[in-house]
Amino acid sequence: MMLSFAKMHGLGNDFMVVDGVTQPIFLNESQIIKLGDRHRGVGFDQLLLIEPPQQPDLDFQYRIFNADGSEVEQCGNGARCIARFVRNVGLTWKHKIRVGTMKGVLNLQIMRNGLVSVDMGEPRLEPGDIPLRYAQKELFYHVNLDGIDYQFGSVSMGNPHCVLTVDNVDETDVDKIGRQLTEHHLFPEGTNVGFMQKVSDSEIRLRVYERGVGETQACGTGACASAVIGRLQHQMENKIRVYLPGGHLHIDWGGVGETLKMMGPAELVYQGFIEL
Ligand SMILES: N[C@@H](CCC[C@H](N)C(=O)O)C(=O)O
Repeated sequence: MMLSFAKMHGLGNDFMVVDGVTQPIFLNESQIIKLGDRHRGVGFDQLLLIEPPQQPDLDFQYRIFNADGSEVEQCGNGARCIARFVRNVGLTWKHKIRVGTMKGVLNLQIMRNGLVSVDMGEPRLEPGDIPLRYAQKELFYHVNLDGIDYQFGSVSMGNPHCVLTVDNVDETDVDKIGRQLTEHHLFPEGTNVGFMQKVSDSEIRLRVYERGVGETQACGTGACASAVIGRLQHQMENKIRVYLPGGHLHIDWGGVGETLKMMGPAELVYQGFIEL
């Protein structure tokens, strides 16, 4: 079978985007891993699959698979690419699009300046919602790795995030600490691990070790998580600019009980076909 797809990226976090509305398709884990191979396949951090909506008030269903084949709940950079993709291929002409994901509904809006704004919903801070094995909600959680104590904040943006504040992201061993935390028993479903450096009350530098992938050039939900933790732990402002290796995102969060908005670019690289 020939599968039509688009290669897209959001700040270098790259995706294979598949229209599962006009070409109904089931991809198993080993097919996804093969497609994700950067030498023998298309290569991507995540594969995004668009399917018909499961509720009448939605435009589409949006499914996300990490490069290791695991299906996950949320992807912020991917959500912006989905908004562009469904318009590019003519699945909709709307500028405001509602998509269902494994964990709730996302409202996407293509702005006049070409950027895409996503209402990511309410950040979830209860350990049971993340999920995080801790008896109660804390501002700072603690973990010991190889005899060193680390403190972190944790939040679910639909998917689990653990955020550590560091002095300098360039001097942090993202790979080693990220790998240890993503597989740590404190996180029964694994976690994405963000390393944030506070630059000012409204700016963060961030590197993210993603669950199921490794370090990526950018992580949208990671940027949202760092802004939430930055506001709660470091009293940062509502509007925060997050600088990632691949570029920056604008995050706007009023505080607990409010939904969070993320705005940034989404780019088409090419469209193609691949034999399954
Ligand atoms: N790149 C993403 C997050 C993708 C999912 C993540 N790796 C997970 O396992 O939760 C983003 O832009 O949010």
